[in-house]
Amino acid sequence: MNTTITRVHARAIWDSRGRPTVEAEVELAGGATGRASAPAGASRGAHEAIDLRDGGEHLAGMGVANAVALARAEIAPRLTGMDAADQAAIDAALCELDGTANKARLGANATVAVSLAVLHAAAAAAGEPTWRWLAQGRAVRLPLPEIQIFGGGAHAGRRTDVQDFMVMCPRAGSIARALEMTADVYRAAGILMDEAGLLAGTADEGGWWPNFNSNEQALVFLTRAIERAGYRGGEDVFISLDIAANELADGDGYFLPLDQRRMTSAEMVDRAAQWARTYPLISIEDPVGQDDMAGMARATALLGDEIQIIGDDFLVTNAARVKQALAGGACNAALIKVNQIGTVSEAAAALNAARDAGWATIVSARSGETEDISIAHLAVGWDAGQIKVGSFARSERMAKWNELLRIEEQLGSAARYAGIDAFPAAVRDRLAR
Ligand SMILES: C=C(OP(=O)(O)O)C(=O)O
Ligand SMILES: [Mg+2]
Repeated sequence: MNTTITRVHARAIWDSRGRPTVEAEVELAGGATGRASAPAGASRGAHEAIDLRDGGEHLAGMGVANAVALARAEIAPRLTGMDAADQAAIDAALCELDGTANKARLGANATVAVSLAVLHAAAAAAGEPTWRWLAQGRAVRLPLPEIQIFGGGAHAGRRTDVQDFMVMCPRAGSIARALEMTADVYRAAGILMDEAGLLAGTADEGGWWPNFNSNEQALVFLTRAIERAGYRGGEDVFISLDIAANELADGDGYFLPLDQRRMTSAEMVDRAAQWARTYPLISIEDPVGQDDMAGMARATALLGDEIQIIGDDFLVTNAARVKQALAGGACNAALIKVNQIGTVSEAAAALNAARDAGWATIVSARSGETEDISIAHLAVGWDAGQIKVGSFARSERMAKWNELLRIEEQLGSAARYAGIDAFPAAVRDRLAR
C-alpha cells in the first residue's frame, strides 16, 4: 500500500486532568490513517523536551493553540509527500524543522503526537497492529506491569513525599493474571485504608489518595494489602516505588515535608536501602534528583544487585544521558517516555542505549494522559520487558491495560510474559534463586 503522507492534521483535545493537549492525525496515499495524542507530566525533569502548554487559570490559552497552529502551518507541509514507513526520516525532519535541542520551538507535545500518528499510519498501511509493525518479525514479550496503588507527590497534593507506591507481579505468567492480581491488591488496599479512615479519594493516575502520616506507613499498608489480597509479598507480589526525588530537592540536599526531615543524598539512599531490607521491594525509581550522579551511583552500587534502580527524571529518555549514567555507574534500568524527548526514533535510541548497557527498560505513561494506547504497542513492539501506566479505575489508564489484553490475545500461543526476565540480570538471578 502507498505510504506517502498526504495529510497531517492537528487539533487540541483534553487530557485526563482536564488540560488541553495536542492530537495529530496522519493520512496516507493508500488510504491508511493514524492518530495519536500527547501526554503531559506533572513531575517533569529539567532536561526534558519542552511542551507548549497552558497554565494558570485559563487553561485553554495560547500554549497548546500555538503547538496546534505550528503543526498545521509548518509540520504538515514539511511531512506531506514523505514516506510514513521511514520513521527515522520523519523524526529527523521533525528535529530539523524544530531546530532547537529540546523541541522548544514547535513543542514536544506537537512533535510526539505527529511522530506517533505517523507510526500508527504506517502500521495500518501494512495491515498490522502497531506492535507487530514495530517488531519487524523479532520475537516480543508481553511486558511486566508496574501498577500504582497509592498516588502521592505531585500527583496527590503532596500527601506523601514518595510519588508512586506500586506493585509488580513478575510470576503472574500473563498480563491477564497480573491485572487480576493487581486488582485484588488495589481493592484490598482501598478496604484497609477505608477501615483506618485514611482513604481520601483517588490521585491523578487512579491510585488511592492516602491520608498517611508518614511514607513508612504507606509501605506498611501496601505490604498488608498484598497479604490481605491473599498473596505473598516478595514471592507473588513485589513493591515498586517512584520516589521522584527531584520534586524533593532542596539546596544541596532534600526536604521531605510529610516526614518533616531534611536529608542528604547519602541519607536518601540509605533510607531506600533500609526500606529494601524491610519491605518486599523490587524496584526504586529516581531515589535522588535529576543531576545527583553521585547519589544515583551510590544507590546503584548499594542496591543494584538486589533491586532495579530506574532513572526517569535522571535520564529523561535521552540516549546521551543514558550513556553518561552508564559511565558514572548510575542506574540499571531506564524509564522510557516518548514525550520526554519528542519523537519515536529518539525514544527508541534511548531504549537501545539502555539495552546495550544491559539495563532493563520500562515504557511509561505520564500522569496526564488521554485514551491514546500507543505505549501498549511500543512496550510490546520494542520488547521493552516492562510497562508503567499508573493505576486502575481511570479509563485513560485502563485503555492501555485493556489494549495489552487484546495484544496478548493477538499473540495467541506465541504470547510470552516477560516476568522476572524483564529485570536487570542481577535482580533476575536473585529472584530465580
Ligand atoms: C509518570 C510519572 O509522572 P509524571 O508524568 O508526572 O512525570 C513519573 O514520574 O514516572
Ligand atoms: Mg518518575
